[in-house]
Amino acid sequence: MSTETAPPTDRVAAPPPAGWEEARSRVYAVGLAAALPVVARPLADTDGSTLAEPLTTRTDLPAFPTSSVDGWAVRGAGPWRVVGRVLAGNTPAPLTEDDTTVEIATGAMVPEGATAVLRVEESTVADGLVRGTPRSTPEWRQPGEEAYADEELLPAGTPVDPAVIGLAASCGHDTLRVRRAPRAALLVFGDELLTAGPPAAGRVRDALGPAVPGWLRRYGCQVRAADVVGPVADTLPAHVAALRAALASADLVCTTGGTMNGPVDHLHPTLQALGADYVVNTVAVRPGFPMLLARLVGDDGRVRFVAGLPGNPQSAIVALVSLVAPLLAGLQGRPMPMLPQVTLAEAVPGRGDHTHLALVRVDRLTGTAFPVRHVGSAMLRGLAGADGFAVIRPGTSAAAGDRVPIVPLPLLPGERAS
Ligand SMILES: Nc1nc2c(c(=O)[nH]1)N[C@H]1C(S)=C(S)[C@@H](COP(=O)(O)OP(=O)(O)OC[C@H]3O[C@@H](n4cnc5c(N)ncnc54)[C@H](O)[C@@H]3O)O[C@H]1N2
Ligand code: MOO
Repeated sequence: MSTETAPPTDRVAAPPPAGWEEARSRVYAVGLAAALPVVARPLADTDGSTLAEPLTTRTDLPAFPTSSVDGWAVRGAGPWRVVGRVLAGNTPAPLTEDDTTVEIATGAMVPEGATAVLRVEESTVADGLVRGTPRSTPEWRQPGEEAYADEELLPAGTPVDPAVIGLAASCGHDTLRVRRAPRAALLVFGDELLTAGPPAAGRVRDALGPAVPGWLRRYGCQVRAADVVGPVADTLPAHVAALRAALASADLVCTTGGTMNGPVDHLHPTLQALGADYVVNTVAVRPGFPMLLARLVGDDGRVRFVAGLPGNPQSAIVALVSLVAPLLAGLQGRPMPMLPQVTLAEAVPGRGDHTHLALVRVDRLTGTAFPVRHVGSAMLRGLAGADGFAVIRPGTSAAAGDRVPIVPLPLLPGERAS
């Protein structure tokens, strides 16, 4: 943080760092234990939420025998006498006599008694009689072909996307019971930060205030512009006031910088002042070691979280993918995010007894991961060309050809043309 004269603070023994995998499991578990409340939402308002209970269908799908073509619903061998017409949306009278037919539209209910549906383009009509040979494969969909009434189609914890919304509508749902999207806020700490213009004279541009909200939104959070605050002045009272205000409406407050125990690093004293408990306080990972997650229980009993992202910009993103992603999965009642495997194109050194998260670009066709350059913890150039971080476990180094897990960045389709 910036230079400032202040009396030395009492030093306390630092707790041992959590192992990286242990830290992830721990934050997921506390998130799940504090899962967001369940609400009933109109279907059109559920995009981005999470199913709080399994999705079942209210009827057979389809709910009635449905013609899949435009043509003739016929009874018997034909030729057939036309006795009526049925359009989609109507309930037809039964075909009671052989060699009779009704004209039928795609999506219309097939009348009881019909033995086949003949396509219009494979039929002729003359003298009031329809002639043709129906195909041997059925031209209508049977009730229950897609699903039977009350069948479970998706489990609780499924993220709701447009495909899920469409399915729920076709099953007859008007509302869904879901967990709402988490609300997140961001506090940027650091008197040295500029919010406009080029870095100079000992001051750097705030690279996290503009970037972290976009990452949080890609993890499914709501982040209002008013909930991005900073730079917050480098004093303890300013930090306490800013964090207290942010916690009033957010489920998760991310902070950047000030995670160390230097004289103007105020995050730890701020958490103490607000009575927070540490879930994780430092993680044996490089970069990103000083990351933390703390938990606060409000007077209303509501649980809120503070994720302390280190000030070095790449380290802040390491903390997002390491701690914030599993926490948000738990809060939403989703499963723990799985880490896909990639094949390394080059060797990646280990970092002793720490996990090494190494930025890589992934060739999606082959699943090959290429380490990128410019990956110092103060740099963002490597991150801007990467798809995620290869995980090199403590006490190991990876050779070219090794299969390793990757923690993906939450990129949207089309955001990397690799
Ligand atoms: N004595 C020790 N010092 C440090 C250690 C250590 O173990 N012992 N660890 C280093 C590591 S690792 C990291 S990471 C940083 C984390 O420090 P803080 O979280 O307290 O961050 P700051 O001191 O506020 O800033 C560090 C660095 O990052 C720049 N910064 C901060 N915020 C932003 C931002 N929003 N945009 C761009 N750059 C930012 C800041 O100017 C500093 O250069 O501590 C090490 N020190
Ligand atoms: O963990 Mo610090 O992240 O190396 O710069």
